[in-house]
Amino acid sequence: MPLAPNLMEILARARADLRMGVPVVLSGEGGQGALVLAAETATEDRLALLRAAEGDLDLVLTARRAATLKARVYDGDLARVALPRDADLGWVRNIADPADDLSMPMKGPLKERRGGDVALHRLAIGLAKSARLLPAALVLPLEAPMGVAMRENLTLVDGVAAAPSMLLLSNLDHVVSARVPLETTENARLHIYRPADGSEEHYAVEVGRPDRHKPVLARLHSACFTGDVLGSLKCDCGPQLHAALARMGEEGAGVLLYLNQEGRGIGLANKMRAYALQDQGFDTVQANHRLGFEDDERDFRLGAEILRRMGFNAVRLLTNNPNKLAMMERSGIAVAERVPLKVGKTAFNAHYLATKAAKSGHLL
Ligand SMILES: Nc1nc2c(ncn2[C@@H]2O[C@H](COP(=O)(O)OP(=O)(O)OP(=O)(O)O)[C@@H](O)[C@H]2O)c(=O)[nH]1
Ligand SMILES: [Zn+2]
Repeated sequence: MPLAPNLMEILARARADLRMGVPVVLSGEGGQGALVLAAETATEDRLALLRAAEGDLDLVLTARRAATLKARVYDGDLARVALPRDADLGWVRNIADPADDLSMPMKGPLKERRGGDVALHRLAIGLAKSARLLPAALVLPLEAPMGVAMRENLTLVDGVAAAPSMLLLSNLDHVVSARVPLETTENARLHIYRPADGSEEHYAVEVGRPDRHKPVLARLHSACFTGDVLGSLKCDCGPQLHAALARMGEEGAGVLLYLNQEGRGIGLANKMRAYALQDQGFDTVQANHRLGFEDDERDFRLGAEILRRMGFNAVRLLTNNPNKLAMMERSGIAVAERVPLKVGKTAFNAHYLATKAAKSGHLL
């Protein structure tokens, strides 16, 4: 049925449902399935319904979060914790959210589940992450997923087909371009790119009219509301953004991609959770891990794809991050040169920059 949503569109619906606190149904191998509710947005009522249902209700966590909780990990990158009989929403939130880890360290004993197929559990975590929620999900196995989805009017995701699709980059549509004179350079145009799955748009600032046959001076900038807009002193993003545009203005040509991957891909709410943990004494990497995320959850294929769409296949990349260089090369964009971008060091971000150098390989 051509009017029906395709798999990418159904996944986008599922993310929106999880953000609202509505469960989604995943169908798996052999007619089995699972009901999924994001831990962050679950309500007491819906949790009560899941607890009253037949089957092993689990709180699924990433191995990163499990490490902080000292929970045993039997499934590689994720852990399943059985919901105790008396577990309420407060219990779920406490396990999923590290905010009170230090003030309330007693979170156990936890009963970890092992054995069986965890493909749908993994998909549930992937959905929670890509919905920019805490990476923790309540998962209830279902015998008749289709029936439940129909009866309750829930989004039904083909979990078998979705797993590989989650790794694909959604197609990008070029929506519109217009001239925007900037403080740093009057000759600039802003291009808007929209993913076909309706997720956040990404932007490209084209300075001058760069020669498509030569490596272009480029910056892959990840959104930082606090640094770019508020002028936060906790990071170096704002000064890097402006210095990159100024350099492009001086050279008369360049491309700055503004990728909406706030907080290294975890979203602004989770980044603020990470900041709260940093106030408790954890560094930027430890904070991500305690929340259950990897150090960096960004997908730089996106940047490569936009550059390609604009007609570029080689860059002089403004960055201190060697991973960005490697990702560009892997995504088929040649890096002719790394152009260092060292600006914006403050008393507040010195530790942050030192951590990035020590743990994430940033070049000082
Ligand atoms: N999770 C998390 N994200 C942060 C923190 N501080 C800054 N960020 C985010 O980190 C990203 C910084 O991105 P960039 O400056 O493009 O990348 P980079 O890896 O530092 O590399 P270069 O600046 O190119 O050298 C932005 O998305 C910020 O929102 C933090 O403490 N935790
Ligand atoms: Zn920043």
